This record gives sequence, structure tokens and C-alpha cells, in this order.
Amino acid sequence: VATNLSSYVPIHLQGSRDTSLPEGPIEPPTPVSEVKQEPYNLPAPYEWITCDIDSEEVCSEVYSLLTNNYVEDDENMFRFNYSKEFLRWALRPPGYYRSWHIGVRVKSSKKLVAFITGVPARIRVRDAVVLMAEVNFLCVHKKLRSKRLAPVMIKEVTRRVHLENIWQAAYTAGVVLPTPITTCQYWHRSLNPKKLIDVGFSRLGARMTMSRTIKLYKLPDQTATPGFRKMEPHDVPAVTRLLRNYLKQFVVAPDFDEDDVEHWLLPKEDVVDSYLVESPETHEITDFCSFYTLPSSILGSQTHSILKAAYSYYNVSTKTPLLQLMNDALIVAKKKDFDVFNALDVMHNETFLKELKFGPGDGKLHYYLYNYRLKHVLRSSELGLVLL
Ligand SMILES: COc1cccc(CC(=N)NC(=O)c2cccnc2OC2CCNCC2)c1
Repeated sequence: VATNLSSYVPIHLQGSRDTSLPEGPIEPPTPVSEVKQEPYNLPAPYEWITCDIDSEEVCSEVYSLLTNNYVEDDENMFRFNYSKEFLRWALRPPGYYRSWHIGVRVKSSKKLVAFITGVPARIRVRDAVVLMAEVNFLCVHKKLRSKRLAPVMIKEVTRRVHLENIWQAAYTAGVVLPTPITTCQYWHRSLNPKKLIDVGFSRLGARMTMSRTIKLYKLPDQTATPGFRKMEPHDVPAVTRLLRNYLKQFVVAPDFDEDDVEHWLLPKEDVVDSYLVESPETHEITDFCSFYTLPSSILGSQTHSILKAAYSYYNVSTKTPLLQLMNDALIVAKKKDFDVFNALDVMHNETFLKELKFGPGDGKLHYYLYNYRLKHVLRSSELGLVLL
């Protein structure tokens, strides 16, 4: 029988799609003593500066650099506007290294013109818990673009991570680089549709009036779930158990302990909100939802300057349907005057997105692991990691 040659699989590859490199670290660690001890060279006018984010002055410089030069949407209408409180939270988790908060400044003027950060995180990949750096906030001043600063900053943060005997990293990007472990679609749920249309974030639907649109997105005044309340410090052990158990089902997920949960998930005003469901009968904590606060500057509007956005963080549903839990999250976000609630199609989010009237965003967020090989690209629903 003539075989269709295009479907021919060489004998040594039959049985499994890829028998070459196993899943796991690609390059083995080297002794820390063999890591380059001195910083990489910068172009002449610039120098490295380790940013002490605790310092009000330095934090303000970092805030201003990001506010004016960090990531914009594809149509350059919005720019992320991380607050100083948010940056201090994001950059000082348990075990953080000040040396991983890396700035570049002009030698003469001392002006901060670029930034990149890492924070340590225990990330589980299938059954392996790996200590990694989460790399974020890579930013070069608009006037210094294509001076090849970004590649040397990435090398420098990698060098400083290696000096702490850490050999893997995780990061996201809106652009495709070699090789995403997964690609997520982002979704938006209007909370203040009139403002979103006024500033050009959303458009009035066909055959839709403004009043019809406002009605479409209207939410109840009160949450629906009995026992739904803000998370409090005494809830940390129970939330840790609940979250660890839930995250087990995902291929890649943080390996949170109680110190991590206390830092990343206890409510912090204008930074992170977290709620849980405590059963009125048994007082057992059965469900959890959280979102972080990341406003965006509105670049071309006379009437508004800030878009107040909530970003879905970690959600756990064991008794309350996820749909109802997330609708309660929308209700509290609306009451806190957020304009929009954003979510990626990670974990089980796709089960509620359409039904809760999220609309697809116009871009994708790609996730990457440095120096760790996965045999197959993941479905976004296999991902249990949300980066800031
Ligand atoms: C609305 O204002 C924006 C300002 C800048 C960029 C974008 C589009 C965009 N790039 N959005 C996302 O990356 C995104 C969409 C939904 C959920 N998380 C997201 O990104 C997070 C995680 C990665 N670091 C930035 C924040 C929107």
C-alpha cells in the first residue's frame, strides 16, 4: 500500500512527538564563582544604578520613568500607570534582592533613563518546583530607543540572577519572541461603558444607543454569595491551603506558601483586592477571588486622564460557581469605581468570560520561561501563573 510520504514519521521519532531534549532546565547551573563578577558595559554616557525602591525619591523617579515611557496599547491610546505603592508591593516580595532592581542613568545629569527588575518566585512546572526570577518592568526612555540598551539590560539582570545561583526565569511580552510556553488572549468587561466609549477604549455597538449600552453592563448593588467578604490576615493559612490545592491542576503555577500569600494576596488599598467565601454554616473558606489595580494614562482625551482598571489575579472556586464568584468580583470592582475589569484566558477564566459580558481585547500576552524546556506549548487554560 502506497504510504503518503508527508505523513511518514522516521522510526526513531515514532511513538512520541519529540524524543530529543527532555523537559526541564536546558543549560546546567555553573558555579556562582564562574559567573561574570562585574556588570556588563553600557554605552559611554550611561551607568548602572541599583534602585532602592524604599527611597521615596528613587521610587518617584522609577514611577515617572514608567509613567512616561512604559508599555502602551497597540494604538498608543493608553499607557500603563503603575502607582508607587504598587511598585513597592510588586518589587519587595519575600526574599527579594535589592540588586535585582536595576536602573540606568546618565552619568552627567544622573537622570534615570532605563529600568528592569527581577523578583524571586518558586514556580512549579508539572511536578518540579523551580526557584526562578520573575523579570518585569523592562523600560527604556522613548528618546533612547534602538540604542541597544534593552539587550544589555536583559544580560545584566540575568547576570545578577545567576549570582544568586538562580538559573531560570519567567516573563511575559506583547511581542512574539523565541518561544512562548503559551499565548493568552486578554478580555475586558466594561464597568463604566460611557467613560470607556468617551475615551476610545470601547466603541458603541452597532444598533446600540448609549443608554442601552449602560443598561447592558449594569450590575447589582450588592454581591450575591452568602459569606462573601474581604480577606483578612487571620485567613492566610486557610487561603494558602485552598489556593495551593486549586493550583495543583495547572501545568505551570506559583508554589505559594503562607508568607507568599500574606504578601501577594492580603488586600492592600489601591494595589490588590481579595475576597473569600466563608460558609455561614461551617465557617469553612470555600472560594476566593482577587484582582490587582493597574490604572492606565489616557493619552489623547480632553475629558479624562486616567483609566481605572482591575486585573483578574487568582480565583478559586470549590463551592460557589466560578460564574457567580466572578460576578461578585465585578460588583465590588464597580462599587470601587473601576472603569474596566481585565482578565486573561488562563486557568478556568474562559468558562465565565463570555457569559459575564467580557469582550476580547485587541492583543495577546505571550508567556516565556528562560532556560527551561517544555515538550509542548501549553493551552492557556493549563497556565496558573498571573504576572503583574
Ligand atoms: C488599557 O491600557 C493599556 C495600557 C498598555 C497596554 C495595554 C494592552 C496590554 N498589553 N494589556 C495587557 O498586557 C494585559 C491585558 C490583560 C491582562 N493583563 C495584561 O497585562 C498585565 C500582565 C503583563 N504585564 C502588564 C499587565 C492596555
